[in-house]
Formats: sequence, structure tokens, C-alpha cells
Amino acid sequence: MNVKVMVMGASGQLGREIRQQFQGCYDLDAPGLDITDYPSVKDRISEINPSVVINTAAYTNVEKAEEEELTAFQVNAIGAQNVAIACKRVGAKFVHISTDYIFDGTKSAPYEEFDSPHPLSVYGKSKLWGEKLVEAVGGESFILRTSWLYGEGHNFVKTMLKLADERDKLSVVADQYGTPTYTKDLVWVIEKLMQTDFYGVYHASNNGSCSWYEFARKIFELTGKTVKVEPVSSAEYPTKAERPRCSVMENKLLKLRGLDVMRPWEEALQDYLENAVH
Ligand SMILES: NC(=O)C1=CN([C@@H]2O[C@H](COP(=O)(O)OP(=O)(O)OC[C@H]3O[C@@H](n4cnc5c(N)ncnc54)[C@H](O)[C@@H]3O)[C@@H](O)[C@H]2O)C=CC1
Repeated sequence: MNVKVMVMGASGQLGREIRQQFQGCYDLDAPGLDITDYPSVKDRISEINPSVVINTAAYTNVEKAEEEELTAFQVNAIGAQNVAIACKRVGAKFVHISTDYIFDGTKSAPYEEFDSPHPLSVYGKSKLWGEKLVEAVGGESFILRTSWLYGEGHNFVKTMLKLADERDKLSVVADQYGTPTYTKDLVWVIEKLMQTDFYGVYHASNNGSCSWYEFARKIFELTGKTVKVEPVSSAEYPTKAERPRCSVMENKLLKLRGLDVMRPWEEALQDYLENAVH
């Protein structure tokens, strides 16, 4: 209980999951800090003197980031570095969350940790800059790249369930592949890793892969919804931000370290639908 953990972005999807799972196990601090405000970040981290800081705070609107590049970079790159510097000053371990969108999705096999990144969107670029700036600080940091998150708050699963109640037919993109990841499972990995000194970049998604269309079909299969789902191509559903066609990642370093506690995505989804969605 005397391990102090600070969570940045504590009211977001992942931040809420961490608070839920860590409550009662750790001395938890969830400040409503703006991570782009370096003096405040530095002062608060010095004052609390945590053992671990987890940064889930991010500019996550992939579409809007195309128009708000500066803000996206302020939060995802500069903000991440601010927290990393403040952690280094007090000797705190730093867990930073990144994304599969740093890849361009053209590789024909799952991405490993040391594959070359090549982001297609402003969001992806800003997150990659965040990774590089965190690494440049040279502190005790873990960078966890995850994908297609769902848990507390708004997410694809809840959107699909809502639409299924409102419509008879849905169109879902079938030519973008990735791995849905339950925040609960990601928190298991965070907790395992933060107890080690194995600093570095990790892929941390549930196991397996699917398209958004297959993801939607599985959600309806598991909940017994009878809505008709139609596969569409990305070209039929134009967006401002370009997304990777196949950003499936392998949790290779977690496996090598014997720390891959991730379940197959279908199993995690079933757990979520049975126990967390009301
Ligand atoms: N949601 C997803 O599908 C994926 C998310 N990620 C990454 O996982 C992490 C967590 O994502 P979610 O919890 O889903 O995001 P979220 O959007 O639910 O939460 C992000 C939180 O950060 C806060 N925030 C924004 N700007 C801030 C600032 N300047 N200072 C402090 N807080 C600020 C927001 O208010 C929000 O509460 C992020 O780093 C994101 O880039 C990675 C892959 C997929």
C-alpha cells in the first residue's frame, strides 16, 4: 500500500480502469494536471514523490488532430516529455502509453517492437514524437504501445451496441486490421512491468487480430443482437486521417520476458460484455 502511483489523464478510459484496479492496492494520486504545463507537472511530482507515474493523458481524437496539429503535438509529444523529465528528477519510474498508429500498416506480418515506425496521421506522428522525446530524457521509462482500446467511457463496443438498438443494418469497415484490447488486460501488463527494471518499448495488445467488421460481428454474436452488418471498404468511408491497413502487433518483448498476460481478444471481449457493460 505504500507504493505511490500517480496517474495522468485519470478521467480517461484507461485512467479510470487503472484507478479502479489500483484502488486499495497502491497509494494512488490522480491529479487533474495539464501535462503541457511543465512547472505544475514538475512541482506536483516533486511534492508527491511517487514511485511510479503512469501517463494515460493524450490528445486521442484522431480525426480532429488533422486540424489541430499543434495541440496534438503539445499534448502527445511535449506533454509526455514534461512528465518524463519530472519523473527523472525524482527517480520515479515512468509508464507511458503509445499506439499502433505509429506504424503505416503495410507489413504483411505482425509488427515487432523494433520495426521501423512510419505514422500516416497527425495523431500517429505526435505519439511517435512522444515516444522519442520520452526516450531522449533517458529516465526509467516503459513505453507501452497498445491498440483499439475499450473499457470505461466511450469506445467502439459501446457505439456498436447503441447503433444496433437504433438501426436494422450497419456498415463497418472491413479492410483495416488490428487488435481490440480491453483496458483491464492492459492494466495487468502495466502492473507487472512497473514492478521490474526492464525499461524499454513494449507492444501490449490482446492476442490475435480482426477487422473492424469482424470485431463488430463478434460483439453482436456475443450479445445476441440480430442487426445486419455489411462490410465496407475504407474508400467507401472516407476520413480526414489516414489509418494503417494492418497494424497488428506482436507482444514479442513481453513474451521474451515471460510477462505476456494478455488474453485472446475474443476472450477479453466476452469478459467485458458479460461483466463490465450494463
Ligand atoms: N483509445 C484507443 O483506442 C487507443 C488509445 N491509445 C493510447 O492510450 C492512452 C489512453 O487512451 P484512452 O484512455 O482511450 O484516451 P481518452 O481520450 O479516454 O483519455 C485521455 C485523457 O487525457 C486527458 N487529457 C487530454 N489532454 C490533456 C492534458 N493536456 N493534460 C492532462 N490530461 C489531458 C483527457 O481529458 C482524457 O481524460 C493514450 O495515450 C492513447 O493515445 C493507444 C491505442 C489505442
